[in-house]
Amino acid sequence: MSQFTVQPFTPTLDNDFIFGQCKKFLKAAWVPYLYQEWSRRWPESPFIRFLGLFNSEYLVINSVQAYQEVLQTKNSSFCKPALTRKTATIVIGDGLPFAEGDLHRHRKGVLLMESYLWKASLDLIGIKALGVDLNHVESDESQLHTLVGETMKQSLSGHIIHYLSSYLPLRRLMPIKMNNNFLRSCEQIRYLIWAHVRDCRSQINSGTKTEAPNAIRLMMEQSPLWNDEEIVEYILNLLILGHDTTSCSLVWAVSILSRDPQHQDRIRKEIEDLGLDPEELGYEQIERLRFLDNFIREVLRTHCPVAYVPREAIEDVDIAGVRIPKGTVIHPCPGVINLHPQVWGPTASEFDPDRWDNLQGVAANAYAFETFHNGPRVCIGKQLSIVEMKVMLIKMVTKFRIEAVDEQAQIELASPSFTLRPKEKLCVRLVDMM
Ligand code: HEM
Repeated sequence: MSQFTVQPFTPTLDNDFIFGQCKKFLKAAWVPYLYQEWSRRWPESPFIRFLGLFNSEYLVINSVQAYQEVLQTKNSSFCKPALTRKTATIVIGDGLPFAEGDLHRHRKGVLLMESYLWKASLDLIGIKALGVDLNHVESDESQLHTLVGETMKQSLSGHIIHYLSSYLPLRRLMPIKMNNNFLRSCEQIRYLIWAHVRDCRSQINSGTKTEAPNAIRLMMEQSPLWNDEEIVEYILNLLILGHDTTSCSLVWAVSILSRDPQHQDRIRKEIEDLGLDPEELGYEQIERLRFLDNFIREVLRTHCPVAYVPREAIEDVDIAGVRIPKGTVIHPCPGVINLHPQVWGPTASEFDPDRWDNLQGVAANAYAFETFHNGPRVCIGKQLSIVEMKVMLIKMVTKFRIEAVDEQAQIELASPSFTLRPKEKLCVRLVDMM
């Protein structure tokens, strides 16, 4: 851990002795809101420096240039921090997000081929990744859905233990009910995936063909060097990283539609004007829906479900004119850049889908919209989740008028949470238009 090492002109917060900013993190509704507050205070600085537990030093990225250098041009000077790996892999799987160098390039290549299949198809994640219908939509009894919920939705003490687990294996050292349940859910999710991996392996061995391609089969066929254990971890990556993020984004999209019906009208009109049949839409037709695309981008810009994905400098490196010493942990936080007034102008925090028709200046830079990150580590499910959201919204707005149950009600956030989500279930009224 490096201390007081970054150049002194980088803005530094008033840090508590020992705990740094940790108490504020525990109180914040959503950590990126704190970062956004700091970003508005020092809009010009490429980084904002703060201290965490035991005075460990962190930098929040606060400019498009710094974001681009960390994620792309100087990406090889960074890796995922070992402490993050320790706590994250148990939930999301030890696969692509933590592979580095050639291994990352090779394996991402194989998975990207699969994502083109996803893009071309309109099936949802469970069907394509596992080759089975997980029945998420029609049933509340999907075992996988329940288990994923148990690992992702944790209490405040669960979050604290999770964070401290990067220093000590507290889940195992403290066999209390909460920890036992958490570990059991993580194991059971892997167990369910294992069953599909074994099935797929025996189908391949016996020469049985499957109707539709799926990620497990593709990995086995394309890359014989992957063993089954590794495949389980990669599939877990796809499930966990794809499931919660996309569903949270959809919730915000529906909430915005319910509170501002003009957006629904515009989506319906666009489908009608283009003479499209909502029941017969393929990928190409969906791509022609310009307003829908703008609307979804704006939801993802203003309500990015991911808080931050840390990086650690593996060597001394200059980023946006600031010398970053080896060992410094950087927090790229999409919510900071997505809402930065110097990038998006004075209306940065307003919801305006039409801004996407006329991006000016820095906002037109690909690194101004960081919801899925960019560069070699760009989200592998970006296209899939956008298509998924479009399909769901088309289905909803063409069948129903979506009405808010209480337009004025403030939506309280689940806090703390790994993803940006409401605390309570979102309630809207669906009025059948048929
Ligand atoms: C709204 C939906 C989503 C958001 C906001 C999102 C966001 C992100 C972000 C910010 C990263 C970059 C992490 C980094 O810099 O290391 C990422 C990586 C990743 N995402 Fe997503 N994601 C979404 C949906 C999905 C879906 C649907 C899948 C799977 C089908 C998925 C699988 C992955 C994987 C495997 C990585 C690791 C990529 C790598 O390290 O090369 N994500 N995601």
